[in-house]
Amino acid sequence: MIADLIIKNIGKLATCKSDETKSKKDMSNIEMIEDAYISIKDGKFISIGSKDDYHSMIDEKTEVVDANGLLVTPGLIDSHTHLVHGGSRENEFYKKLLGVSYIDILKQGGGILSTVNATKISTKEELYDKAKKSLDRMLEFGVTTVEAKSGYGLELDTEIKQLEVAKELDNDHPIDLVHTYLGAHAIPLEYRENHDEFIFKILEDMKKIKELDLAEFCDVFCEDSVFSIEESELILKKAKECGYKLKIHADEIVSLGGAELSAKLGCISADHLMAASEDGIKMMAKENVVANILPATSFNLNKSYANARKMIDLGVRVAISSDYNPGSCPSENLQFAMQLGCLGLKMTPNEVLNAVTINASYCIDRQYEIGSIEVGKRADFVIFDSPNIEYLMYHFGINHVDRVYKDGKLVVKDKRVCYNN
Ligand SMILES: N=CN[C@@H](CCC(=O)O)C(=O)O
Ligand SMILES: [Zn+2]
Repeated sequence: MIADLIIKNIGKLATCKSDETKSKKDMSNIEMIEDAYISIKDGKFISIGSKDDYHSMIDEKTEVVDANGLLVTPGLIDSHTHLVHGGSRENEFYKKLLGVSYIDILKQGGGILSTVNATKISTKEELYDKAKKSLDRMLEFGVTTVEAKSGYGLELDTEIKQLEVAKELDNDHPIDLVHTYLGAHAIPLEYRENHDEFIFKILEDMKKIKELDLAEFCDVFCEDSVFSIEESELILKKAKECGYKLKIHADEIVSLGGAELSAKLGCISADHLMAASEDGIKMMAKENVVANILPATSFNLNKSYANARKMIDLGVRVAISSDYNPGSCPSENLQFAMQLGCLGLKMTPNEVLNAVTINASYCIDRQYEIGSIEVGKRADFVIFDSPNIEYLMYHFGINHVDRVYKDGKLVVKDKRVCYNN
């Protein structure tokens, strides 16, 4: 078959190819091909090999690009973000530095609730422009797929506004978006004494959002002073009946039993897990719930890191994401989260790369399309200005990207987006 594009002279090709068992039990392995090439047709990988075995796939139309001996990996996947929102929260930064807790700021009507106000008064255009800027940044860091949650409306119209903006960006921007309804992200002040009434509204809204086909996943912020275990269970059970796949913000601050609940309900992922119990982790392993860990949030909130070593030892599939949001993690930089994967979570560089590629693809139920460099998968990949995987994590705080390709098209060059839209 004649290729549209060949990338030759790849110093190290980390395919992150993995069967189901391997990605759970053996995250430290990465298939590495030295002196490699990849060939692409119609936006998909058609062959992967070494040296210059690609000559039979070239004609005068084939573009041949020299990777100059650099490292190539699958496109990175950011599987937990709060991408679309209004405003920013630097006004709370000093309070935070003085030691006021994340939940106390929320109880005072700040935190998520202040972003809810900012999102309500933002026009769709404003939300679109702001989120597009963030997506460009993510792409420049090597991210080619992003999960994006709603949750800054807490009423139907604004939740729809957020999800519609994410849909438009999915159409217009090279990054692919996966959409999550997070109507249960906080309790508005007027419902503080009447959770049931608010939950009733969420159950109505989730049906309408499903009818409009605006979200594939449903998520809940299950936390002390936010949604209890019982409330989260009710919301997620109803969401499943409506046809959503499930996610849960679990055991972020208090060990409530969110990990256990994720296993009981068959969630695709449970996210945060800084305070998850050992029993909960064991149950997640048994039910194949992906542990989606957000180490840049631990860093920014000055909290402990999730026990990733225990999760890996107990056979849980671990993913890492940025958690980009205006409060607990105002940074789009997934490479920084990867570096914290080593420095904070004590994961090895190989484990971290698997966590943001193949394992992250499981988090968003895209494991058969993306997450590894394999024949038939979408040609999303990154050329890193790096000789090996270790260097990506060791030399922290900078952007290592040289070029990014999405569906076989060059979208970042010289560290800057270069797509046309
Ligand atoms: N913890 C709950 N939700 C977000 C934070 C949202 C915000 O603070 O605006 C998170 O995943 O960290
Ligand atoms: Zn979150």
